[in-house]
Amino acid sequence: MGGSDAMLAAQNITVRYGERVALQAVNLELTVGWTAIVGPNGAGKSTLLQVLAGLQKPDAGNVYLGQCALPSVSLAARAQQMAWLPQQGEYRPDMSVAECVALGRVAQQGIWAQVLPDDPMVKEALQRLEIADWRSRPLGALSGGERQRVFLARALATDAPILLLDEPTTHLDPQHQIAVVKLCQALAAAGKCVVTVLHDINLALQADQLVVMLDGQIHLKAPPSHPDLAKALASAFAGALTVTTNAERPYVLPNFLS
Ligand SMILES: Nc1ncnc2c1ncn2[C@@H]1O[C@H](COP(=O)(O)OP(=O)(O)OP(=O)(O)O)[C@@H](O)[C@H]1O
Repeated sequence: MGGSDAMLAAQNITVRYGERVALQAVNLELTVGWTAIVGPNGAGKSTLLQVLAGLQKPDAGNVYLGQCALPSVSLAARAQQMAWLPQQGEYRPDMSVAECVALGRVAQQGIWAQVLPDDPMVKEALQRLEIADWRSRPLGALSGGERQRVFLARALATDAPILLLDEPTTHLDPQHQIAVVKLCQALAAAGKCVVTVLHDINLALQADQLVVMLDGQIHLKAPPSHPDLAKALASAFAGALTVTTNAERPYVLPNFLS
């Protein structure tokens, strides 16, 4: 994108599924920091993340990886630049935790490289997700939350500057949800561009900026302290939430409590 310092950008992205418009002329520039995308079911969050990752071709508009239009970037270069956590990760049940996390290194080293479960980045990723003790366990023998932490470690092991994480806290208990929040904050502080789709608004409110999506469009892009955020969240979620702003960071409560 001429003159922009965005690491990743969507420009006028439209995606249609037949009559259904999933994204309508969406513009979004992403750079260092943690961006949390929120919005109701069907708002277009996952579609936007997939388009940004190059996993889905838009019907109109362009994605830019740095200054380059994404279609002109080789698959190998895309994999080096962007780590991807899918909403529903597929896996081979007999693959070990260490082998799965080591797959994250393949993106950096090329598909011809030998997968090395002892690679230092693999070790670091296993440690950061506190799963080093499970390295020999098969994925099929893990709980949903345990497997989610393995998939997160695989994304981390890529050491890519951009992380696109679709619902990284799915299946996680509150303790591990908070660990993911701290991980996203640490990655952002270390200069990464972290983009998460999140359904838990209180977790999303810990990000540097929120993107509130509604009906395939960006309703508001703003930091948690922005004065219009409470209104945007209330309208996106049809009044289901009350936003409390008299705190260092705003937080939400479901309206059955009020
Ligand atoms: N393969 C598909 N075929 C037809 N319509 C689709 C397809 N994938 C998504 N859609 C539609 O596109 C819209 C956006 O879907 P998307 O998955 O991006 O929403 P989302 O905001 O991620 O929702 P959720 O919070 O439920 O995960 C929805 O209306 C959905 O029904």
